[in-house]
Amino acid sequence: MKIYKDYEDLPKIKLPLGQEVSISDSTIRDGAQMPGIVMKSQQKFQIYNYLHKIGIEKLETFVYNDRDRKAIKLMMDQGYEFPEITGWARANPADIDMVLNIDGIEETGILMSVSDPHIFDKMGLPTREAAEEKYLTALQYAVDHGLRTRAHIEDMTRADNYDFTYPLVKKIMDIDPDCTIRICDTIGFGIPFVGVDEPFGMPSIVQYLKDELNVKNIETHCHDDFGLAVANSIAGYWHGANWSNVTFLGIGERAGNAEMEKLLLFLARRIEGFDKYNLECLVEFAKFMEREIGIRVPRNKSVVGNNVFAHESGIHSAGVIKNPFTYEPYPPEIVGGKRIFLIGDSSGIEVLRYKVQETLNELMDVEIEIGKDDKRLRAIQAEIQKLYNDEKRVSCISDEEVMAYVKKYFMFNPMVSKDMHRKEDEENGDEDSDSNDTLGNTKARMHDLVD
Ligand SMILES: CC(=O)SCCNC(=O)CCNC(=O)[C@H](O)C(C)(C)COP(=O)(O)OP(=O)(O)OC[C@H]1O[C@@H](n2cnc3c(N)ncnc32)[C@H](O)[C@@H]1OP(=O)(O)O
Ligand SMILES: O=C(O)CCC(=O)C(=O)O
Repeated sequence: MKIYKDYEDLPKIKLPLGQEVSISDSTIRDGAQMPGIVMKSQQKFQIYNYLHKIGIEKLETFVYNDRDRKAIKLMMDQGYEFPEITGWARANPADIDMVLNIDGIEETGILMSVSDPHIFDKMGLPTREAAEEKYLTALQYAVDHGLRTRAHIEDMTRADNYDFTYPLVKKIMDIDPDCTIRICDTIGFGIPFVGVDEPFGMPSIVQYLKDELNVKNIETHCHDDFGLAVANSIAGYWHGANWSNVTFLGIGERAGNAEMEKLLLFLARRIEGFDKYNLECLVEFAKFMEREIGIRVPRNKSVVGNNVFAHESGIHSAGVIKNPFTYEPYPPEIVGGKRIFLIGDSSGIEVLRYKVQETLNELMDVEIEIGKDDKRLRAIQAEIQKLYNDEKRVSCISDEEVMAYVKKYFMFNPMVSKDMHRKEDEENGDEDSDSNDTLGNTKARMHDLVD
């Protein structure tokens, strides 16, 4: 028999191939391409600092303008070992020269667009062979100038991989056997399942690169147009990729990229022996992105949304009050979050009891328990239910309102147990005093506190 009653009871899973996996960041590159976003160099620098806190191994940045270069200088001046700052270039020597002009950058990505619409329509090249020549020339140029390389195989999930991309990758490997091959699921057509063949199947692409072409370093870069970006990133790891390129909050082109925070959570909480990342600043990082970059974080967003540890409905909140494991996937503090209970139209008596008791205890600076059948509690519940049944109220009951109900129903009918009366009487040396006196004292104290 197995008993799963606590987080520690749940088994962790293993990546089947057991390879070391890492995360590279594209928040200040693809993320910054998000329409309507303008990231200042200072903000890129602050993002870099958050990535450092988490323990992200690598990031990429453009080097095209003064703002990019200013951000790079700020980041480099920190002297951190990680994230390593790497460059990004199109497949031409001029772009690679721009990367080479930055002191301290030792690795660059090179954009190699492989689908036919990219080769023929976007770039206006006459043939696939011309594209191949352009890419290999750029790669050779980077290698000759001492850079480590990453080939960003753009739009690979809509390309003729057997006839064009794989032969190209073979030539890339001949030039630089250490080149990281980035599988770009540029428009999000990748499918995370085994048995889906070219060009969509992430498992089959990774396996082919690894087993047939001996690629040592395989990275995924997945877009979320079909909502599969994180699943595709994990599928990459599952079948042998050792890098995943992601953005924080999934910001980026169109529907964005695979979300870093989801991947981090998956690795840290579900995969065996994975404790190299620190997730405690994730909620704070999301608040920073909201405040400084203007990214609105949906309240139900995994990991960092306001609702991730908020409980309103009767059955859920009653469960969580008894044992958070019932309806919380992991303890809030893991990601720097906080549990909250809310009173709303789906609440039952237990969460109301909990909130009222908490409010009352705070107000009176004592610890007393309220029973579910307390008449005053039931009266508050009836008032709240009426609000919702009248169909005018469309929001939760705020903490201030709970406080007002507590004052209304408990201030003049304070609930103090017989035992408590006796104890207070004994402490006061008031042997003759009856419970009404004690209630009076308590009432007076509450007035002092409230007024
Ligand atoms: C899928 C992605 O996310 S790719 C990255 C997208 N991000 C960005 O574009 C943001 C950064 N880009 C920029 O700052 C500018 O576009 C620059 C500096 C790169 C180029 O600026 P411009 O010279 O004004 O070119 P413009 O933006 O109009 O067009 C893009 C050029 O890149 C070329 N290009 C596209 N893919 C590739 C490639 N794989 N290799 C080489 N060149 C490429 C296009 O063919 C086009 O050049 P062309 O007009 O000579 O055909
Ligand atoms: O640099 C890359 O990752 C390739 C371009 C890209 O962002 C993409 O394919 O989505």
